[in-house]
Amino acid sequence: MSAIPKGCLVVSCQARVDNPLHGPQFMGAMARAAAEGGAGALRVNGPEDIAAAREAGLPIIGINKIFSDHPVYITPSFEAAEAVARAGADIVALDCTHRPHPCEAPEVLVRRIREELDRPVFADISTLEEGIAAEAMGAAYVATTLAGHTGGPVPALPDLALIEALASRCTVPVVAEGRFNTPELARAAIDAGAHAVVVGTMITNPREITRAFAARVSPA
Ligand SMILES: CC(=O)N[C@H](C=O)[C@@H](O)[C@H](O)[C@H](O)COP(=O)(O)O
Repeated sequence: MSAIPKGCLVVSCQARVDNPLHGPQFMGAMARAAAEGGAGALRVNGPEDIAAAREAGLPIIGINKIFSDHPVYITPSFEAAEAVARAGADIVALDCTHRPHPCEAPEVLVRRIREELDRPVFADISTLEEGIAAEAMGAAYVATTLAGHTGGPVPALPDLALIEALASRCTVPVVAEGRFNTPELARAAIDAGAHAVVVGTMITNPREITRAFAARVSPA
């Protein structure tokens, strides 16, 4: 089972159905481009994209986003996790926030993913307390993915203070994820104690990158 190399850039290759780059052909190509560019691992959503990304030859953190009227959508059930593992994910990521979950509770999911799927768990959390709890449940990695995403406006900058706090309290590797939108911010995550840093939008979402340029070039 592949692990996330220490000090590496993880590239998140995701495109929702409304994105012109949605689909395994595009996400497989993104994965190969990320590998050629020096990524050490990938984060990929859904069985089809995960299967396509395997060609890149990097460890894959797999998720399965299931959208409903429930706020928890990142791999919210054992069934969703099983599909990700079957598609070839080396590591399974899921929402480990303290919000009510729509199916199994995170502690049940973490245990079943480890015991029945034989995969390490990557816990997406939003607070220090959730990170500590996820480690106690048996998660192999704790990541700041959901910091700023559990209510209110999403901040512009990443939560470096949370990374520092997690790194000083957790034994498992802490992964920085969410709004690391420049190489300098990604480096700051490693300097703050992160084992690795995940970057998505600013590497693999040309529509959002274009929006950022267009907003500066021709503001409304
Ligand atoms: C909150 C949520 O659903 N985050 C998702 C998790 O898989 C993705 O939409 C993000 O793109 C990913 O976390 C990487 O972050 P950023 O795109 O900011 O580099």
